[in-house]
Amino acid sequence: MRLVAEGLSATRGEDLIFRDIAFEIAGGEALVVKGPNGSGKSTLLRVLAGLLPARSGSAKLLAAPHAAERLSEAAHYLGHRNAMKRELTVEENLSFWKTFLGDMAGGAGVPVEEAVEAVGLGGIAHLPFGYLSAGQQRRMAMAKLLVAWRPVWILDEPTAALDAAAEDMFAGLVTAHLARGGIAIAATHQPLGLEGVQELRMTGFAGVAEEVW
Ligand SMILES: Nc1ncnc2c1ncn2[C@@H]1O[C@H](COP(=O)(O)OP(=O)(O)OP(=O)(O)O)[C@@H](O)[C@H]1O
Repeated sequence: MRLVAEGLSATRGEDLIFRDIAFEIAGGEALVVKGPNGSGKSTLLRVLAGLLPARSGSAKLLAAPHAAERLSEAAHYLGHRNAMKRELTVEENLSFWKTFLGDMAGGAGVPVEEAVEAVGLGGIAHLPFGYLSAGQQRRMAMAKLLVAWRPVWILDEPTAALDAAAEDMFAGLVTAHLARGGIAIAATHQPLGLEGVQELRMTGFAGVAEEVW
């Protein structure tokens, strides 16, 4: 499996955010997207996740062991928000996502209880999501990555609000995902504790109007 991005560009309103982004990631590899605030990291991830259209270029998953026609179908997207219902418990939220997302060919998600244990929330799975601390909520969003198999993880500032122990835990989850042949793409200002990752540095075109490019 390879994820190949070529000539990607994106605009927001009138502004060009980035252009000519290209990279190639094989199964088992990770790409870390770096750059200053506003340089387009989140925009790039949203394009890859299919949440924003690319202005030009493409990102495709090649030779994947499943029939996903689009990269977005083969990807988990963890954005700044955690995509959980505040009034449902940890277990209820994760059970919903497990059923809703289902697995893709080539892998299987773990049971909800196992995912909850893996992110260290075992004792509080009965609590409503809204009761959890910011770090606990983020841990729970990571459990969502585990309950349904997707070969590609797209992660926007995944370790924001996490303590050092949770950062280590998350590095372990990503390492295990890569060991299963998965791909991870993460925008972050913090080191993720992963070894041998590719780096993509965004520079940004703040204030550059579309007409001039
Ligand atoms: N909905 C929007 N409409 C117009 N411009 C937007 C919109 N969202 C983001 N932008 C602009 O796109 C540019 C890139 O933003 P983006 O969030 O991708 O940057 P980033 O590198 O992820 O930043 P940070 O490190 O602060 O998270 C910024 O100049 C931002 O103001």
